[in-house]
Amino acid sequence: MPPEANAPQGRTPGLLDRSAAAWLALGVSCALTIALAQYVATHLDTRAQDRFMIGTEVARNQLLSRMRAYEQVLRGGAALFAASEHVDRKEWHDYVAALDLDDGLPGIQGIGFAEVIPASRLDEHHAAVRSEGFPGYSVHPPGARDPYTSIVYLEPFIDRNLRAFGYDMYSEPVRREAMSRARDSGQAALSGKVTLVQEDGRNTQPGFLIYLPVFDRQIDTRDVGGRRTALLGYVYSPFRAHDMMRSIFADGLRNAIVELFDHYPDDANLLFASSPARHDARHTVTHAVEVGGRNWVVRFSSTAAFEADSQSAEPMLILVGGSALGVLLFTILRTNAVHRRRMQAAANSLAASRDEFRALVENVPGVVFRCQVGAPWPVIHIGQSVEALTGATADEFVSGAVSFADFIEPEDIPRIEQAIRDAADKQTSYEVEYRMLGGDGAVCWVSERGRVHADALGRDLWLDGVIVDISALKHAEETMRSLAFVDTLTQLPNRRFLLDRLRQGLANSRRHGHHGALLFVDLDHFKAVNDAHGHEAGDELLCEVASRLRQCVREGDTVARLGGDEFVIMLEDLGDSSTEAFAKGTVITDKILAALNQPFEVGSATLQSTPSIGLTCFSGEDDSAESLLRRADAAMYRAKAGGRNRVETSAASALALPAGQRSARS
Ligand SMILES: Nc1nc2c(ncn2[C@@H]2O[C@H](COP(=O)(O)OP(=O)(O)OP(=O)(O)O)[C@@H](O)[C@H]2O)c(=O)[nH]1
Repeated sequence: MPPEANAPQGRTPGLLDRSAAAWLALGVSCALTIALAQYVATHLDTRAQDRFMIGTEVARNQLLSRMRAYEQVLRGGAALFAASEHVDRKEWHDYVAALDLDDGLPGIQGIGFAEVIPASRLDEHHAAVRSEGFPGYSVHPPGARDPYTSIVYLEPFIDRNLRAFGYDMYSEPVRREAMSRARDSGQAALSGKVTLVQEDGRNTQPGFLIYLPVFDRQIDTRDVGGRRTALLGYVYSPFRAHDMMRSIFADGLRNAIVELFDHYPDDANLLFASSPARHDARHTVTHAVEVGGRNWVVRFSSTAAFEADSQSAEPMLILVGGSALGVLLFTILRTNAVHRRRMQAAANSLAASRDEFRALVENVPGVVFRCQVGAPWPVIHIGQSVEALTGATADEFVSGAVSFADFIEPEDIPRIEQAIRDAADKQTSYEVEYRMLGGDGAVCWVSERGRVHADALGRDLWLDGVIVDISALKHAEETMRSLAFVDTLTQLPNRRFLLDRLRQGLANSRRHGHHGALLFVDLDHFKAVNDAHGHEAGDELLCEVASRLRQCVREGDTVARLGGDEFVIMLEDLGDSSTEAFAKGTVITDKILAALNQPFEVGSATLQSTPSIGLTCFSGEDDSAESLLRRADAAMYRAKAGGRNRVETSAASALALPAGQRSARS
């Protein structure tokens, strides 16, 4: 069968054939999905963080600008003192009222003036203030200190602020520290966390104060010493931290929890918290704010509302969508891998079957083929063994370079066509023997067995068959046949052949009325040759006898060896009468006697071997070949008995002779 270029081959499974590829794709897609979702979540978180940062920056700036505004108001108060010889209570009241603080700068508790009072002038001071219509006025808390300070003006001079009237803020260390700093620096100074004297025990809030020093214009205040000497008092503002912060962030504390600490974040320093802080806040930003020479820390924490606003469904959508795509890809790849594996298994199985079939076909003793039905039988498939038979390769047959008809003995082709045609008509197998011309030009006998395949409409499709070289069989048959009829030593016909020819001869005589003769030749003392010179020498002598006997007769006469040293010669067509036949037979026996009396050169020896010959004639009236042979044999024995190396005739033959010729010849 010819090789097929595109025959499926077993192969190493590719990537797409493996489930591992599907799992790999699933893993990669899941990893990509998670990475993308995380990236988007991080991006959204960063964006929210930026948004939160910007919001806190705005809030911080709001706080700073408000504090600067408060400071500015105090500077205005200080400027009032600087511009006047004396600022009385009414002027102060008018100045603060003109500021319209409630509307313009909400959150400020008041604006006041604390006068510095040396201890030596305390009584004088008491008298002066009391004379303004405050008979119960006195600097408090009581105690001996020097100097004192006293809040002499505080606007609006109502409600809680009345409690601060006459309060000596030097008496309290936190306030005094800020006041000293303001005095020494000449700048606004913010106090630490205090509880304002304005607090009445209800809704108490942390508080702080801002001080701005007021100096005597007559004294040089360019150094600390000068400023301490020139200090007259302080314009200041007390602040309730909650009120102030709420006034600043009245509009927007939805997104952040604001905590304000004095100095550093600590519960003890907490000035304000817009609500209890969340410790799990997603975004936290801390700003340092410097106000009046002191640090505040503002901490912003994102509210749940802000975080909810910042939430996005995108990461979850990506996770769900990406996972779904990954699963889909996995399913497709896995299904594809399973399908491809099945296909590959089927292809491998098919290839294995084909290989098995091919091996089977190649092992068939003969050439298996498929060809077109008509001569010259172009080949469709053919086994490789055709090359041994014809010398042409299977490829040459399949390509059409050669066809069967090129190798078939031309005179056998019609017989083959007929056999195929007959079998096709009967829809049976055919078997035909014919001769093929081998590659070396030798003729060989083949036996072809095949069958024509037809479609449903009876149209010929192709012819499948097998050609077997039967040359050896033919030869064996020939050998068998010759063994049956030929003497292997001399190649003369044997007894069976002779009897067959005798029967034919008798039949011919009967049919044509011709007479013939049968000669029985037995060598004399042949045993002695064997004994003296060996069996092989005897064989050579027998072959030479056979050769000489042939030379004594015509082409059509039969010379046979019965066995041992016995030869029989049948002479046909010797005439129309027994007399004529006897006469001609005698001529032959004379020739034989002469021929065999010649010495034989066997090897290095020269041998002598004479014959004893029995002669009998026959015609169509004779009964059988066997009786004829017995007659000749009997005559030969008489020749032996008569002294050997002579001819003796059978009684029947002798009767046919004239009286003078009826004697034995020697
Ligand atoms: N070399 C050889 N010898 C054979 C063959 N077949 C038979 N013989 C021998 O041929 C001899 C035949 O002897 P016979 O014919 O009986 O006797 P003979 O010696 O010829 O004597 P007569 O016939 O009485 O003259 C025997 O010794 C056989 O063994 C053979 O094929 N080759």
